[in-house]
Amino acid sequence: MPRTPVTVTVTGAAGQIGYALLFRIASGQLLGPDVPVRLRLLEITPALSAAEGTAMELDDSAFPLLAGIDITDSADVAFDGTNVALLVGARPRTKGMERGDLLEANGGIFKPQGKAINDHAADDVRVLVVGNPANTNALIAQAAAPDVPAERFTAMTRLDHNRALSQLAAKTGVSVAEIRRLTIWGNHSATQYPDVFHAEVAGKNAAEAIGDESWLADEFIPTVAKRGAAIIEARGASSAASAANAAIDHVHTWVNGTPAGDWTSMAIPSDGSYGVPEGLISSFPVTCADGSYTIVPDLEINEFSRTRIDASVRELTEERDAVRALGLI
Ligand SMILES: NC(=O)C1=CN([C@@H]2O[C@H](COP(=O)(O)OP(=O)(O)OC[C@H]3O[C@@H](n4cnc5c(N)ncnc54)[C@H](O)[C@@H]3O)[C@@H](O)[C@H]2O)C=CC1
Ligand SMILES: O=C([O-])CC(=O)C(=O)O
Repeated sequence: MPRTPVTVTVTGAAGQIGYALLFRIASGQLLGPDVPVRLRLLEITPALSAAEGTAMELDDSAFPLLAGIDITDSADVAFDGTNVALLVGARPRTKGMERGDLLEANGGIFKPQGKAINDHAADDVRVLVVGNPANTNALIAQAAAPDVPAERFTAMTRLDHNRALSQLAAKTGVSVAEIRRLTIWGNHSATQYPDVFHAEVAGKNAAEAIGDESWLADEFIPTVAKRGAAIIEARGASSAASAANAAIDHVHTWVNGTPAGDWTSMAIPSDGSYGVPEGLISSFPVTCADGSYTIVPDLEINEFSRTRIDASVRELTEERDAVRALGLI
């Protein structure tokens, strides 16, 4: 018997990440090659026509797994019965805008979307926030959805994780497939901390294989943390296909599990582990199985790592305090 389609909502569907994401979802790469999907595209009213154009192209691709497409500018309609919600659309920072202005503008998007998820989504809804500032936008949406288990709200640090894999592979001359147990801690921002101290490169401890703490501090960490800005500088636009790819990876891993002996990075509501205040949406090393994630327990955190995790968590705390002061959570 054919499976019931899974409803996947994508916000900001007419944007550049949306364009790189939707075709991959429709082809089965998000949930699996045997899972039909129904797409719900949410856009602001002036972008509905562009979303219609993308939907025409999705039709023209004749994806066997695509069970239907709805396009709307209503969050209540977009999240009705949704199983997977990818919150990509966000207000970008524009000239003269302070961080507080950005948080306030995004609060106007993520608070109502969180409420619409609360009121209309399916019981098993899983939410990934991609739109920046992703961790704090996820916190705003989660706070507006008290009836949804908090752990269903996550933010994306998988792009940072993939960037770190790629940099480490290049440095050590191995394939990314031979690297395991990398971690991104903290915020999806320049304060994030890519941690190799528990990672393995072709079965050897990564930090020992590199043997050069100054490369870690002066090259690796800043390259990964500032990669988003470097792409903007080079491309004249922010990462799109790699961000879409990471969103696919994030949800696919969450639903289908991490490989044995490996873990991934997801920004999730903290349970207080590793000194991260409970409730902050911070990136952790996690394993996934049976559609749930678990923070990897009992890792030893050295002084080098502690300072950097604390700095990123401090930034998250400041962002949380700022949105609290604005009445957004
Ligand atoms: N977490 C991560 O690793 C990454 C996050 N990003 C962030 O993803 C976001 C999207 O990036 P792009 O697709 O390149 O931007 P974009 O500007 O091309 O597209 C954003 C789309 O969102 C739509 N939108 C705005 N407000 C909306 C609302 N209330 N409801 C529904 N749609 C709305 C806009 O009309 C636009 O079509 C940005 O915030 C960007 O900074 C980008 C790369 C990586
Ligand atoms: O920096 C940006 O605006 C886009 C982004 O989040 C990234 O590429 O990591």
